[in-house]
Amino acid sequence: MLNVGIVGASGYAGGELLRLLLRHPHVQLRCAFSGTYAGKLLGEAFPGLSRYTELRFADMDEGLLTSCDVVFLAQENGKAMHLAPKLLAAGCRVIDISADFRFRDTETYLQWYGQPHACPEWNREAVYGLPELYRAQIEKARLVGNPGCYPTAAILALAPLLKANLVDPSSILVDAKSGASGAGRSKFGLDYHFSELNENVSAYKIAGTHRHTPEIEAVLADVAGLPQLRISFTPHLIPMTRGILATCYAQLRSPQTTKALQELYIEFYKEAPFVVVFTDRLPSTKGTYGSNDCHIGLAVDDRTNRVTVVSAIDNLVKGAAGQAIQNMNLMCHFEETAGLDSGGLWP
Ligand SMILES: NC(=O)C1=CN([C@@H]2O[C@H](COP(=O)(O)OP(=O)(O)OC[C@H]3O[C@@H](n4cnc5c(N)ncnc54)[C@H](OP(=O)(O)O)[C@@H]3O)[C@@H](O)[C@H]2O)C=CC1
Ligand SMILES: CC(=O)N[C@@H](CCC(=O)OP(=O)(O)O)C(=O)O
Repeated sequence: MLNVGIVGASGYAGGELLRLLLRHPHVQLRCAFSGTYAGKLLGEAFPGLSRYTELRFADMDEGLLTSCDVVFLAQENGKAMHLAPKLLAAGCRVIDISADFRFRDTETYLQWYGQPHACPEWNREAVYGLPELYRAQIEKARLVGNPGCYPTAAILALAPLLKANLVDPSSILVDAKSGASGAGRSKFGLDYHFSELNENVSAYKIAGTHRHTPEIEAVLADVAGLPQLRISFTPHLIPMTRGILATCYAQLRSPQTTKALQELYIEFYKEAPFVVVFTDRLPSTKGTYGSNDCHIGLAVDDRTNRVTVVSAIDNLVKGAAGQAIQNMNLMCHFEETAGLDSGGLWP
């Protein structure tokens, strides 16, 4: 069995890691660190886990952590880059769910996250943990930067079009909606107050100001083989708990049919166990609720020669913890779907 530890285990991403890892066939959960919940049973933070474990949250113990084979870091941005080098030096494999190891370019990290990168040498070695694009690199990685939630949905929706050079990269718009759990458990503020959030939809950080904009741009540029690419990204907060729906638009370089593009997507994702391309309906968030799946649907508008691609994920599973476990499975040469093969809940 693989010994696994989690830092930041009492947050929403940490809670999903616990839920999924406790039933993973090849994993022994060795330690779960949280300052807020130290000494408490996991079930006190996550009542649904009460029956499955007697483990308690603990205060950080680097000795215990470095004895793990794999460590998941699920804290706020800016923490992992200080801890990861010690874990890597001790021989652990590290999967970071924050943004600390998502950018190969540390200037971009400084610009968007407001602090210099603490370990550029390890950052150079890190692999962007989107298995549908970087499976071969992840299989050999010691350090993985797990993608952001919106980037996962947007990149999976757009990558096949850019790889095949079918769209004008400067025409891409991403309009995405997220449930409130995307903001985390420890974030308090007026926007998350029930009476502000309920029966309300609001856009935020529009016009190139959201941190996920450079992440989406960097990966799509890599897929397209371009030095850089610019998108317009509009995130929205909507009154639900989990889920992201990304509606993406792009101008086609030449006329295409919906059927031809559906076939392109099916071919592109033929080795990707968690991506489902719909040909007879469009995705909605509920179909991916609680699962590691990404559902994709698309249509061509002949009048405008634009294609609209819609993708849906659960932000806490494919957008965070599930994807992190998918990465662990690849790094440890387990079956890619191990511990992750439950379908979404409906309704
Ligand atoms: N939520 C999401 O959909 C996604 C999140 N991420 C990233 O994952 C990382 C963790 O995010 P997320 O789990 O959402 O963040 P949370 O705010 O839910 O938790 C982060 C940490 O906050 C601390 N904390 C403070 N107060 C509380 C409290 N009342 N209850 C529980 N924990 C508390 C905990 O650490 P401690 O107790 O040790 O102080 C916890 O691990 C971030 O870097 C985020 O950007 C990435 C993709 C998606
Ligand atoms: C609804 C909501 O507030 N979502 C968050 C998603 C943040 C996140 O998970 O991003 P990182 O992992 O890159 O920090 C936001 O828009 O900031």
